[in-house]
Amino acid sequence: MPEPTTPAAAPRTARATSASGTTPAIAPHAEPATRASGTIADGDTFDVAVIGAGPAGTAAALRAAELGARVVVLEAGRVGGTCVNTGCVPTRVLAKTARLMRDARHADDYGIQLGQPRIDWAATVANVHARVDRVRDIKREAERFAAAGITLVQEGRARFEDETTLVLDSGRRVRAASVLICVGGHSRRLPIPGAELATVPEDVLHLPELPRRVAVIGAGNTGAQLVTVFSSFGSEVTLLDVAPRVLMASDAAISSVVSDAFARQGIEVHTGIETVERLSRSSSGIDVWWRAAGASATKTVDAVIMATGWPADVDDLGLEKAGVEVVRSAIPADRYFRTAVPHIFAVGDANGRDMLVQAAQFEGEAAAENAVLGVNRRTPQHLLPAGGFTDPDYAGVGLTEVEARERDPQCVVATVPFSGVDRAVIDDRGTGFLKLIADRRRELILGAHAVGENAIEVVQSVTTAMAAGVDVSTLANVRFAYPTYSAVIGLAARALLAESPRPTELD
Ligand SMILES: Cc1cc2nc3c(=O)[nH]c(=O)nc-3n(C[C@H](O)[C@H](O)[C@H](O)COP(=O)(O)OP(=O)(O)OC[C@H]3O[C@@H](n4cnc5c(N)ncnc54)[C@H](O)[C@@H]3O)c2cc1C
Ligand SMILES: NC(=O)c1ccc[n+]([C@@H]2O[C@H](COP(=O)([O-])OP(=O)(O)OC[C@H]3O[C@@H](n4cnc5c(N)ncnc54)[C@H](O)[C@@H]3O)[C@@H](O)[C@H]2O)c1
Repeated sequence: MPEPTTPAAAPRTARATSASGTTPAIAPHAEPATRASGTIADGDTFDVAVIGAGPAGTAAALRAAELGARVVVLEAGRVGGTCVNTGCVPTRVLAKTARLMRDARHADDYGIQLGQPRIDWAATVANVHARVDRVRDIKREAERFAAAGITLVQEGRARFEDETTLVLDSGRRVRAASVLICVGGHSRRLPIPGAELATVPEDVLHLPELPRRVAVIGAGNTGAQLVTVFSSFGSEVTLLDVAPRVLMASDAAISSVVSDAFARQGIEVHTGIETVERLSRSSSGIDVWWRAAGASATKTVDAVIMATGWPADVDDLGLEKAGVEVVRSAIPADRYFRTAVPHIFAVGDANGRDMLVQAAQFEGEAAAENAVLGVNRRTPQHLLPAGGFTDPDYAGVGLTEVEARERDPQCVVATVPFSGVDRAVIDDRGTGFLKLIADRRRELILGAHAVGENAIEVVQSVTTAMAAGVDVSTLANVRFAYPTYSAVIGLAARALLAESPRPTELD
């Protein structure tokens, strides 16, 4: 995860007027705040109050302080938020463990005799916690807040008393000219009978043992990764989703490769079901009941994981007292991250848009600038790469092929299979492809979608080219080290140059 920027010499000369004139900018203090972290008096007033110290709140607070604002961060739990404590980091450690299991199983292909690997669940869980602690050690949010003069208060949950006052569980109040809501979210439990029998993704490490049979409900980024983890660990996995395909947010061709791979790995995939009806306990485990194609179906498993969405953590925030609305479990925000109340901003998972660390961070920085300097900063959502650790991995940036063709029917698309990339053949990782999409003149790369080994790193490299405004012919001339997965980028760029735009009726 990239660290938010903290230049050594923080500029303390913020503009005191708003660029748009719609939001009052904060006149920054000439001197840095010197107050020790964690000590406030009831009713203390700040320029900026940040609720939540996940990736969004951390980036926002550091940037606001850099700009000279007096900042308080109110955090109910551990600093670092979902990402480091219960989300990306533990999931990535599980993905690494799963990969080791798969590699150990196939080691004999390369002449290594290992025997059947077996998961020691308690040791696996202990290793995940240890790795999380090591990542937390290098993040040091609390120390960085203190060094930046930011007051960190951990006195329980914050809630609005009015549009400028927040009250903590401790009863203490904080007032602020601007409030940045960076509260993140939590797993959605389906409102069905027996829902309490299910585990949610942030609690999988609490499972008492590795389930022999597991049902995952929800085939989004979270569900798909957990399916891969448990399948690699040796569990029998059933995947259920009402959506017509796995990974609905990804390019359809990616869903197809991942879904086929799941089927080859023995995972039972049921997409396009009508509904999950209920869970019930039976003598042999937990029965999952669902309806598909007008008929009822059931499966008995040892654990059910509900990965069915991520509503914002807004239930006890007192938003009605501040005049901030909630729509479909998130706080609507405009392009500058302002809610309906212009000095209250909703950032990161709380606004329900791109629920990713990289989005939370750049939104946090932008919202802080808007709060302190006046509203004029937006973020380049089209340059947001994302992906997941399934087998094979997948990733994407920019427009999917369907979105690109809707905007420009003459856009050009080239897909290069990993089976034609030397490195993938050497590593026996020939499944997958890189798809590049460009405008008809091949001046702009509109999207990149990869599934296969190192898909995220490949897509990240294309993102760098997109951010730099590199056109397709320049990309086609870049030399790639041999033998690498990135070489697929050069192959795809050259294929794009050879590709003809689709003829239209005007031709
Ligand atoms: C299993 C899983 C895996 C994921 N993997 C990835 C990944 O690989 N890559 C990726 O980019 N994203 C991933 N994500 C998404 C990523 O974790 C989130 O997008 C990111 O953490 C959002 O940051 P945030 O700061 O908005 O919210 P959070 O990280 O959730 O932080 C919110 C903070 O606010 C605090 N808080 C909440 N309410 C209050 C209150 N009332 N008062 C005070 N404090 C409060 C919370 O305690 C928390 O610390 C994953 C998510 C999950 C669940
Ligand atoms: N690697 C990553 O970048 C990563 C990893 C995990 C999560 N995230 C982000 O966190 C957010 C939450 O992810 P998520 O996967 O938990 O949620 P999601 O909303 O992306 O996916 C939820 C899935 O559950 C399905 N679903 C909903 N109701 C259902 C029902 N009644 N029965 C069966 N299926 C149902 C939906 O169709 C959907 O496919 C997303 O924005 C995601 O991008 C990112």
